Amino acid sequence: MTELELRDLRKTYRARGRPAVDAVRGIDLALRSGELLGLLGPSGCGKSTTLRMIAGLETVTGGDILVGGASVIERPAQQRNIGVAFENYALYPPLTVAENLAFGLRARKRAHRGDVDRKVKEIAERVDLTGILDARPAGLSSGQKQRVSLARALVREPDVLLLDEPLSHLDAAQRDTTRRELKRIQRDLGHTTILVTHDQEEALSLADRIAVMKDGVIQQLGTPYEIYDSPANVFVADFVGEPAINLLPGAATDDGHARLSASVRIALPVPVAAGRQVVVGIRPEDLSLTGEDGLPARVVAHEPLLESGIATLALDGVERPLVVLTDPEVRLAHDDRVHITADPHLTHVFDAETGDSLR
Ligand SMILES: Nc1ncnc2c1ncn2[C@@H]1O[C@H](COP(=O)(O)OP(=O)(O)OP(=O)(O)O)[C@@H](O)[C@H]1O
Repeated sequence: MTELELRDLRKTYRARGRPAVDAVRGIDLALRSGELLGLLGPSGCGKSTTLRMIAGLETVTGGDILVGGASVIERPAQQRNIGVAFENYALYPPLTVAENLAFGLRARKRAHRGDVDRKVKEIAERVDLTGILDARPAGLSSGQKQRVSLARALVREPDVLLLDEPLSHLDAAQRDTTRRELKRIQRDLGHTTILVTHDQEEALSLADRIAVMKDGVIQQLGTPYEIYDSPANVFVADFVGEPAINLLPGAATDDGHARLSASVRIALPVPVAAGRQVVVGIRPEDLSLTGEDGLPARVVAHEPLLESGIATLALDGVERPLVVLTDPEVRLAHDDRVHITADPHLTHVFDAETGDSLR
């Protein structure tokens, strides 16, 4: 299989009478053969532009794209052998599922009818489309359309597979099943794959590594665990994790704490110069309710849910409410008094000005 490398890849959109938009501002990425990389970031961060440049659907302003060690930026899309499954499926409505799958193969080279039919059948079995090969796109469910779109990308036996928000139109149940199928198919076939998504759960569960992107720049590249456990900056910490991490501004003290208010101090995981303005990050699941020890807090609200509850607490003199995950059996009422503790090993600390992690 094939490696994919992006070197200082850039895209500036220029339209007459409008300010230039630097959509992608120097991306470096090297995917190992067979790796699934999740490109994760909020709307407008440049994910789709990156994907479109790799596919050859968008020109490149600067940098290079290498597939199997060879630059492809001078090659038109149809000569790159890159399979793309789009968010909007991009299926041809008048054609049946089988014809949609065969279309790309026939268009690309003068393939023998028998070969085309065999490949369509093979991929249809793998992606579980055998029963609907004669149906037309209009009669399919979102999940089926998504699978046809994936199958059409795969049938060409691409060197690189690009998936643009592949689960976005599915309901929760379909998403779980399709996610598992997608992972299995990608593993079985071993394609080097980039999956573009704004959905952190999708990226965390599917990807070998994740690149978190903001404003056209990669903020952090790492395994899902690295991204979650050691976020490089406030943006990554805040973007990944549900419910979101608690981010509390404070000032470092000379005895290894951050002072959040006149009466609230939290132990820091690393030494920080006294007086430095910091942001302390604690994930809701890393806070625990304790008997009489720990920081006193007042319950603002508590949502008991099936697997765990979500408590919103107020700390004395601290403006931002604190979100804590509670055990399923816990019941709290408005204005209850509780105590909480945070494990300093699981606490994050960021510079208040740059947002960079100080760990
Ligand atoms: N054809 C275009 N002309 C001008 N600006 C564009 C064009 N396409 C995208 N942009 C701008 O480039 C930036 C990145 O857009 P892009 O679609 O790549 O982001 P994205 O992360 O994929 O977002 P989304 O998830 O909403 O698709 C945005 O500011 C967007 O408005």
